[in-house]
Amino acid sequence: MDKHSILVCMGWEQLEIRLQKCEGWEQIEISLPNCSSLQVISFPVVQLHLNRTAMRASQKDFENAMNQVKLLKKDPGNEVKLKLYSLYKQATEGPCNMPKPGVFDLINKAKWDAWNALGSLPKETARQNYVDLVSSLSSSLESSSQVEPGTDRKSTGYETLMVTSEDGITKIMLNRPTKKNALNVEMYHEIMHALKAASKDDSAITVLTGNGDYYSSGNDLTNFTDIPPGGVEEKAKNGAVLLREFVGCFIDFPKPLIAWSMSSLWGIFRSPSLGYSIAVYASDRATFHTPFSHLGQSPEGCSSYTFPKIMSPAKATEMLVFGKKLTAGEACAQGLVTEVFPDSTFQKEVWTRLKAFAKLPPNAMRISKEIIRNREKEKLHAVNAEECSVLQGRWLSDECMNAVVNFLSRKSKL
Ligand SMILES: CCCC/C=C/CC(=O)SCCNC(=O)CCNC(=O)[C@H](O)C(C)(C)COP(=O)(O)OP(=O)(O)OC[C@H]1O[C@@H](n2cnc3c(N)ncnc32)[C@H](O)[C@@H]1OP(=O)(O)O
Repeated sequence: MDKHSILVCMGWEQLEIRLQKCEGWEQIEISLPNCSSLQVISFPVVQLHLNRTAMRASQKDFENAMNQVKLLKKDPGNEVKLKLYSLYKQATEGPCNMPKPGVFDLINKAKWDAWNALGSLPKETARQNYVDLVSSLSSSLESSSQVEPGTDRKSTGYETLMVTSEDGITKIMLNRPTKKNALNVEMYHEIMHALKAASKDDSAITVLTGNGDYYSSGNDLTNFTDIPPGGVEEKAKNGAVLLREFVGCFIDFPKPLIAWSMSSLWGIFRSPSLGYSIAVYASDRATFHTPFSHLGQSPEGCSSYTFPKIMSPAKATEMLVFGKKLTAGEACAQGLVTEVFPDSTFQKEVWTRLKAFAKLPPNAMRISKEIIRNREKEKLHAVNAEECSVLQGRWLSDECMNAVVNFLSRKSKL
């Protein structure tokens, strides 16, 4: 008997179809992701289509899913909310029938784009997709809050990070590779949480890195689109509070902190990673970029203070004011990076060092870091407060708004 297995994407989901060719007759097994039993039907294929139609979500399933959304314990983030919104509208009203909102009406434009992108997707399919999405959200949010007990290696319930602890090293890895590890609001909170937990766990050192080809692309520019009832002023104020708290966590972090960059690092994550780390290791293909002026913004993460000290005022100006991108070699020559390794041996070289550091007496390392940092702590907190207050104003400027709108309209498929 010949056996073949084919994965077929049917627009709304993937079906696994197994063909079994037996003597004199043929049989198809269909495996549906949300259906526990395998369906076994015979040709013709039209029957397959009818069967799939029968599996579509009923109005009741749809209503249940809508109720389930209200019960989600964690905010699923803007992208998912937009997806839910667009599927809901498509399922209830059909193709987008609203006039396109103005370019500055960021939230309604993002909603409109998402709905419009569904084109002529049938209402039933949208309803099914909505139900499937809610079901996957419910299970992923439930399972992600489970912590593996009793092991040395932990991966805790983070949505945007992978945190592991092993051999005295806690590794915090930004984990939104499809978004180049851009920091959405949830990620800011999770990093703060992970740093606080790492400061109290029994590891000796903490490592920060990013999953995928970008360590981080900086602040998630869609953060600017989620405008609260108090308007853009309230948004800017909340952003400044969040940023101040976020950077404050790095300033106060008590253990040796090591940034490990195999790839490009932009904006917000760069300043704290470079300015506050004891050591920064980079692969020779890593680059470092602070396009504050390009985005109508100003330096953050205490970079306006630490960079001129580490580099020189002239070099810091090139980077912070003109947004010059540095290669790993240049960043190392200017003191922002500790050591650069060839990409091919990077992991091995860095792990060798980290494992050796993690064996050093942890209290001695803590105290040494404290004595280096304490003299500067008050100053760093003051600089952080000033930078956040200046940024709060920048976020309300036309220059900043235009830069964000340009980025978002470049990716109008949001
Ligand atoms: C509240 C505190 C605020 C603190 C302020 C901090 C200031 C900063 O952080 S300044 C730095 C801001 N970051 C940027 O300006 C980078 C913007 N991104 C890009 O220019 C490009 O994405 C890239 C050069 C990093 C990568 O380009 P590439 O062509 O390789 O990939 P893309 O197709 O553009 O990206 C893939 C995917 O990821 C999304 N994405 C990437 N970066 C961001 C970001 N910073 N914010 C939001 N989304 C981002 C991109 O839109 C793509 O998504 P889709 O696949 O859904 O289109």
